[in-house]
Amino acid sequence: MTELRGPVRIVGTGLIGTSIGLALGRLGVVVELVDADPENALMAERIGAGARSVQIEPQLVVVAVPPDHVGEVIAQQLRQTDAIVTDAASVKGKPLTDAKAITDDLTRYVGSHPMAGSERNGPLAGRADLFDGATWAITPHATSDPEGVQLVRRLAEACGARTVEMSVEDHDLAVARVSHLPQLMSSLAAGTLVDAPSAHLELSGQGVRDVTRIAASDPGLWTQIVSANSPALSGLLEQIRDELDRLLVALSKEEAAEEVTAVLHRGVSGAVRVPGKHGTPHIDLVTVLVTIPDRPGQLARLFADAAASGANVEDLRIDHSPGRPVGEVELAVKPGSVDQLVEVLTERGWSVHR
Ligand SMILES: NC(=O)C1=CN([C@@H]2O[C@H](COP(=O)(O)OP(=O)(O)OC[C@H]3O[C@@H](n4cnc5c(N)ncnc54)[C@H](O)[C@@H]3O)[C@@H](O)[C@H]2O)C=CC1
Ligand SMILES: O=C(O)C(=O)Cc1ccc(O)cc1
Repeated sequence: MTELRGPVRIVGTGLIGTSIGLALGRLGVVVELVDADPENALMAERIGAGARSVQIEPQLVVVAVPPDHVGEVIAQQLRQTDAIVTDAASVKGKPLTDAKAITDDLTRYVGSHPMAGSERNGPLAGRADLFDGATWAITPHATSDPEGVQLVRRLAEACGARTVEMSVEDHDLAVARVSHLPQLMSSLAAGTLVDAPSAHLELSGQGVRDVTRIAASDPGLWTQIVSANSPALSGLLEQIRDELDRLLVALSKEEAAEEVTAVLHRGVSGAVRVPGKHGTPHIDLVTVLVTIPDRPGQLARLFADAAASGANVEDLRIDHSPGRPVGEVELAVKPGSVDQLVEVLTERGWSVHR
């Protein structure tokens, strides 16, 4: 059985590399940090993701640099070490093709992709728990060493993720759907706000915040991701274009409501298919809205009271009411716990709305 003993060398100590280092640190695995930008490696070391110099040869190398450079760094690490080499890039076809163009022997290379991240980048955005409960795709190619595949699985598990194995091609189609298209849609929606009057923006609520969160992602990184996965993405964009055309035609005519309803119903059917947290099937959660005074200690008291009701808070949102010294906290719980939660919170003096 292949065990992850370390050391693990991480090349690219930005958001993903630093998070992997921090996660492995929880288990005491020795991590070596390498980055083309010495400031980033130093920063990652300072926040505890590993050490810039490790005297023992790595058992595993994780390449966590932007997609355009992944192939060349994989080939370089295969040449410089006897280690298994994996990468974390958001696309899997391009790194493989680029590495193949440099070296013939890719037996020790196994691609992978943690399906967790954020709109932030750089080592300071790194978090030890980034991958806890996330899915981590492993994408062996035709000549990948099965022991290497095992070792990369151990890496993902050590970072707290659950693994899914799939082909490189299938992976790139899947992420076009669940990651790359949502990124472009978020950017397009956010782009319409650039010239919006501030009076309009003041009406922003949670909906627009949800839809535009990932629009804040690094354009440099995403240009590389989108360009590398353009064939899979183009098909989806054409589908959206056709649906937009149909919607526009309908909106100019009398039968708009029918087409709009069809678009919205299709959306509901698609949204319920997105798995819930920890990769479990989607379950409907019930949200309870609690108004809290904007004072220190109120959130802690609310969580303690929620816990006393026996409800597990599955999700959480906090909003500030403009111009009012209160916050609105939305607690999402399983349907079976909602009555008890509302009863206990009301009893303890909270202003609760369903
Ligand atoms: N940002 C996200 O949410 C996710 C990103 N990924 C993938 O992880 C990889 C890294 O992304 P982030 O950590 O977000 O980027 P980042 O911008 O935070 O970090 C990238 C790091 O790589 C370094 N670097 C660039 N070229 C290098 C080279 N040739 N050799 C050594 N170091 C080099 C940079 O100096 C930087 O420190 C990308 O391939 C991305 O597709 C995967 C999952 C999520
Ligand atoms: O911030 C989010 O919600 C993300 O979905 C982050 C993300 C970005 C790129 C990936 O390849 C995987 C995950």
